[in-house]
Amino acid sequence: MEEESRESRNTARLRMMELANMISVPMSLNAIVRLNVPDAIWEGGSNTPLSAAQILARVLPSGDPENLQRILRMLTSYRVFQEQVTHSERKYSLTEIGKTLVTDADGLSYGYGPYVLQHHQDALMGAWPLVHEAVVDPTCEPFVKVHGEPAYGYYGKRPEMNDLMQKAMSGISVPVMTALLDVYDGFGGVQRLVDVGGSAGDSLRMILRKHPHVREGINFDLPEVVAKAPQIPRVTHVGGNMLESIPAADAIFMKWILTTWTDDEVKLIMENCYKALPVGGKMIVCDSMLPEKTDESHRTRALLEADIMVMTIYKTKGKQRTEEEFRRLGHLAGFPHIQAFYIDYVFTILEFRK
Ligand SMILES: C[S@@+](CC[C@H](N)C(=O)[O-])C[C@H]1O[C@@H](n2cnc3c(N)ncnc32)[C@H](O)[C@@H]1O
Repeated sequence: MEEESRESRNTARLRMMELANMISVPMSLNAIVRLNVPDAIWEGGSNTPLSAAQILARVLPSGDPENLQRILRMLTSYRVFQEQVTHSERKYSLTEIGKTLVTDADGLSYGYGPYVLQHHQDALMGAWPLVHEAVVDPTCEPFVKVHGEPAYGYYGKRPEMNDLMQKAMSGISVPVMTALLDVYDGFGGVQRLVDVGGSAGDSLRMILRKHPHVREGINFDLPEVVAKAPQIPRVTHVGGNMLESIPAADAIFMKWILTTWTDDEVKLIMENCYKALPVGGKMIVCDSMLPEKTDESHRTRALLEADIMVMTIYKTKGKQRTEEEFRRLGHLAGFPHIQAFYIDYVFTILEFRK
């Protein structure tokens, strides 16, 4: 008994040490993306195991291989890299997790690298020491406390942040949309489709390519965002504010939008969608559904971690929601029919029909 409780106290201290040092994980991910390590190992698909010195030779004119190896070893323990040790030399290749950071692996996307970089820009990092302030004063986001204005407005005034945000969204959206379009077939009969908060328009581009009967796609986002969006056949970019009004369409697609808004704002956005749709028209929400149960799974952790990010950077009372919470808001906005499609570990489709 004594032995057992000594062991559990030991484990507890070890686990707390791991948690307290956790910042090394995302910051090291940030470092390897900045140094272009995943692309250097991948090199057109070879993924040959390389020593830190060999990787360094591919990415920098000079540098410290020992320090790079320290980063690679630590991330190997999180299965970003696979390590081979021969004659005391360590070599690294990319695991499936590491491969998500490769740029343009399938000729379609930027990979998850820009997403890692987007999260760790100075402006966002500055808000993180103030997470507790979201508890003390939920009327103001930690990001706003530091920078004096909301995150999207702040990005909009800085072209390099705006550009990185678009690349980060594309990097996530392209693989998710590929998975979604494989299994979800809810665009039948739609001729005019609006993507609310569509960023650079990647989701629309992919939906329209798969569904030639959709005659017109409207990529609706903030004016400064659509101003930088590329031309896409059959897609019109329209600048505006989803809290004010949404262009009329047969169906509305909305991916990864509602988590950054409060319940009242989500209801308002849904009401604006309702007004923009004909009877029988669909609002197709693609977002994360928070599980009811709190457990230690990767999915639950990824969603709960993203929830704190929303609270810190975007809206103190914006949040990840359960399917039930989304359904309740949809009913309040006037949608009588709601159907769920679980398509991916992170994203679910909720179809609200008017
Ligand atoms: C998390 S991103 C999602 C982008 C895209 N739907 C995707 O899944 O990759 C949220 C998007 O909402 C846009 N947005 C933020 N506030 C908005 C507003 N008031 N009206 C319209 N778009 C807005 C942002 O510019 C951004 O492109």
